[in-house]
Amino acid sequence: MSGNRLELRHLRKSFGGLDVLADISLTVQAGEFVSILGPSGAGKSTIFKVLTGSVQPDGGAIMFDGDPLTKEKRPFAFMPQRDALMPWRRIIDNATLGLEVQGVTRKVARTRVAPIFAEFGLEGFERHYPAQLSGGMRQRAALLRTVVQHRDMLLLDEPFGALDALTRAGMQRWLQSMWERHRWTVLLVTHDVREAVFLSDRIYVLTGRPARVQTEITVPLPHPRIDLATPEASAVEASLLQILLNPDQRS
Ligand SMILES: Nc1ncnc2c1ncn2[C@@H]1O[C@H](COP(=O)(O)OP(=O)(O)OP(=O)(O)O)[C@@H](O)[C@H]1O
Repeated sequence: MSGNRLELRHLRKSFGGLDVLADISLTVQAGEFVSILGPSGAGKSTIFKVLTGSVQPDGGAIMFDGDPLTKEKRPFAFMPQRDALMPWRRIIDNATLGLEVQGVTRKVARTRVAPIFAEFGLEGFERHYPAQLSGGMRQRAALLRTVVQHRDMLLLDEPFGALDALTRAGMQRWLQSMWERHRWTVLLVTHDVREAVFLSDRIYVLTGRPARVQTEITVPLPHPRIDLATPEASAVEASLLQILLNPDQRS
């Protein structure tokens, strides 16, 4: 029995003749915030597609709490790259969507999600439509919809990629504080080095396609991470950039 919540063992995937994942092994422990950092097009989203079952791997194994992941076992709540809110549904009804898919009635789902709107900075916007919210608010609504599903683990695919730099920095701080309060188990995909350093306990750096795990680092910075302009944080960032920009040099 392993102590890992999630363990990927030598995952491989090709699409037609295109090798996308060459060899992906990684672990995530309960309550840990782990990021996958890699160049654009490396195959990061494909890892999530394999985890959520929309893509079948060609080889390797996925273990969850020590057992192979089965079709019946769905421990992940997935938040896609774009906020993917339905424009015709009010924010409260977007927030209930994941629960409704699980079979909860909309009425019951509403009573479950309503009390947490304030924590997500969305109080008073329950009856607004997505287009009436800022980009940051839409992402918070999408995250709310993800966490209320009460799955064992959150998969976040570049959740702030489409936001402007200032909003993104605010959202990273907010996500960090939320994680510290709730200690969700999180696997985040990003190509933003600073974001990975700011949020993660550990980071897996991927090579370009076909993706392999090039390096795994533990971020040696204490929580909460209020300031990223410290020499320690800058040194971690610099070494990650060095690895990403010089993929052939072993670190
Ligand atoms: N269903 C599919 N069929 C064919 N090719 C696919 C499929 N899904 C992904 N690919 C290809 O796999 C490669 C990796 O895509 P993926 O979206 O996983 O990369 P990524 O690292 O998440 O990229 P980005 O950082 O730009 O979002 C791309 O070349 C993409 O075209």
